[in-house]
Amino acid sequence: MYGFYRIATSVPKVQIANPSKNVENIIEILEEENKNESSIVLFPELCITGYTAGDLFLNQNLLDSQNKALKKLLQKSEKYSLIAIVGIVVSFEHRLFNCAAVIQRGKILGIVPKSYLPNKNEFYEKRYFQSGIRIKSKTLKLLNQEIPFGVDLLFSDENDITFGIEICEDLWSILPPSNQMAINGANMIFNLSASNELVGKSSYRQELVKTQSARLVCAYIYSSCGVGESSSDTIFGGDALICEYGSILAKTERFSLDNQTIRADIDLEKVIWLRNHESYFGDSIPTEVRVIKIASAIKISKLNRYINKHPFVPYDEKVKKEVCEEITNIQAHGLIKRLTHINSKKVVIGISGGLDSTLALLATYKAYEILNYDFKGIIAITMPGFGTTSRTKSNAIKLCETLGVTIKEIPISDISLKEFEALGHDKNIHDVTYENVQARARTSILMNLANKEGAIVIGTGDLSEIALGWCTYNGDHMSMYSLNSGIPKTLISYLVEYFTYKNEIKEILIDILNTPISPELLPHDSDKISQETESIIGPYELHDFFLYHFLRYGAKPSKILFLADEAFKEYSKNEIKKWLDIFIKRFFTQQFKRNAMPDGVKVGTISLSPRADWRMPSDASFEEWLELP
Ligand SMILES: Nc1ncnc2c1ncn2[C@@H]1O[C@H](COP(=O)(O)OP(=O)(O)OC[C@H]2O[C@@H]([n+]3cccc(C(=O)O)c3)[C@H](O)[C@@H]2O)[C@@H](O)[C@H]1O
Ligand SMILES: Nc1ncnc2c1ncn2[C@@H]1O[C@H](COP(=O)(O)OP(=O)(O)OP(=O)(O)O)[C@@H](O)[C@H]1O
Ligand SMILES: NC(=O)CC[C@H](N)C(=O)O
Repeated sequence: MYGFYRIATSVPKVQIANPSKNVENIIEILEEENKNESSIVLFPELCITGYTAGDLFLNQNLLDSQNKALKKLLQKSEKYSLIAIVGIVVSFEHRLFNCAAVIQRGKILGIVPKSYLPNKNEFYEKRYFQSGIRIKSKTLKLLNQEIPFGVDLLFSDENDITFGIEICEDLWSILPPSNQMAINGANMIFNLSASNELVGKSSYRQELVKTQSARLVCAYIYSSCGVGESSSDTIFGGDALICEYGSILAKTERFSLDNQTIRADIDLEKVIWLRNHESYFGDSIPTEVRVIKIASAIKISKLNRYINKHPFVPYDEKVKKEVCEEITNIQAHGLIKRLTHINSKKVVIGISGGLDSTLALLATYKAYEILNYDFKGIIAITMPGFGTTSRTKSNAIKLCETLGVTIKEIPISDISLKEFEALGHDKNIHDVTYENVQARARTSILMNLANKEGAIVIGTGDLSEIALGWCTYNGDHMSMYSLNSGIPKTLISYLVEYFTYKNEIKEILIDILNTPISPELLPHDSDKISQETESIIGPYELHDFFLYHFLRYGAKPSKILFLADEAFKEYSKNEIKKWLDIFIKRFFTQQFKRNAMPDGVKVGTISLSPRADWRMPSDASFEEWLELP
């Protein structure tokens, strides 16, 4: 389903040195996961014998009973295509190895040995095991099966899945084997662990797994043994987690007395696309591997994954201050560089009482604060036209007065009427000419005033407007330096809301936030906004969602539609489709505006600057993007 695969990781209740009991339990978990439509289930290191069996590893009986139990597991697994990855001890060329076995449909498809054996403090693995770091291109015989054995194994189905395996300490080493596995094509890494609990260790471990999934651009699935393994001085908590490209999708509650299995729907299509676009991947050199074929993964019937409606907005309220300060700092420092470079202490900015110009003003104000410049150097212009309402105008004036910047009023109605006359345009025809004459009149005033004052014009257009081309070419589209061009509308609102912490402007900002978004270019009755942007081009929250998945993950429109339908219960699929259609058409046809964009600050991973992130021909066709189910 759109490149999603359900993967599980389990922390079973383990009885030390009791393989038959442990396998019984593993079989129950597999039954359950088969019903849950999981494709692969990971278990911890040495989960059949128990990791802490100590010198019992040196007794023949433990190995025999492990293999007997393993045989039972193989028999039971015959009926499903679900894969189990379990930890076993293997005897090869008269040496013992700590290994992972990959089991599917009654067969062991491959066995991967551990490379790095911890042998310090509470760990004593070299007393029993040998490192498998040099084992490549080997096969071993176990339970009458000839099984590929080595650290050179990857497992792949005919679709998106290719996985590799490492074992506990491998990840903590200088060169985790998963690095090369990823370079060789593994997009999922499984780690079977026995990692004990020490104060602070769990957060380090989670950080390690998360970071590895980000660096390797993969899914990283981890399972460490639970409390049943605790013995003498060493306590295990059962930390298991599933990460994808730096995010934790699921994790266990540690110290459970019961079996714990978690699962997540991993987006491998996204991971694969991200790799195609990661230049360091291209520069990394693959090595020889043996790729073992696995039967196709189970198809999931319904996605079970949280899809964030507002991907540009942080969902953790605790980070709000930090994120907002960071963004406005980046904006302010872009402007600081430009002002100090041209040796000017003046800017001109059109203030409408809308969200965009409000944020641009606040970011400019911050730059002036940092530079210790006189705030009067910020020349704010209100330019009422045919559609301006007293609400937006008075908010604009109050905001500027409270901040103590210079404020001027230059109406544009007469100028626009003169231009209609010169053009031979009937002022009663409220078409695109009627709208754009006003938008361009404003820009002309701002630019000319900048010349007069020795200032630059601050651009206010945001990333969502730039994506949709919702601006007037060479009107509000143009400026000398653009402050919001890297910030989508959903984030603009979030930032303006953040600034309500400043008591003196709180009430004004709240009213700006509650004003419908509008270009105010069309005349109104009784001082009420007549042109609501979102009822014309669609809700910005949807457009930002489309933009994010389209650019960040290169998602196809059909997948964007599917994800939006999952995320937004408040819109019908048909509504989403209608707005997605508009998004695609506008995104393609409006590239000519982006190709002539002024310099502007990049603040997030997504930008549409033609000099940096997005280089698309203005003449590309969109038809191939419109085939929505
Ligand atoms: N591929 C291409 N390459 C080069 N030029 C191309 C072109 N496609 C059209 N054009 C030309 O560009 C013109 C279309 O662009 P443009 O003149 O900008 O006009 P257009 O995009 O049609 O109109 C601007 C729209 O933006 C809205 N707006 C304006 C200002 C502020 C806001 C806001 O809410 O923030 C919204 C306004 O309501 C209106 O719907 C065409 O008439 C044609 O001359
Ligand atoms: N009445 C006005 N007075 C001064 N400048 C204006 C006026 N209307 C528009 N502008 C300028 O044109 C820009 C684009 O107008 P638009 O209405 O899209 O922006 P906004 O009102 O700031 O934000 P939003 O689009 O979020 O409502 C504004 O940011 C502002 O710089
Ligand atoms: N089993 C292991 O390899 C444990 C070693 C590892 N550093 C840990 O504590 O997680």
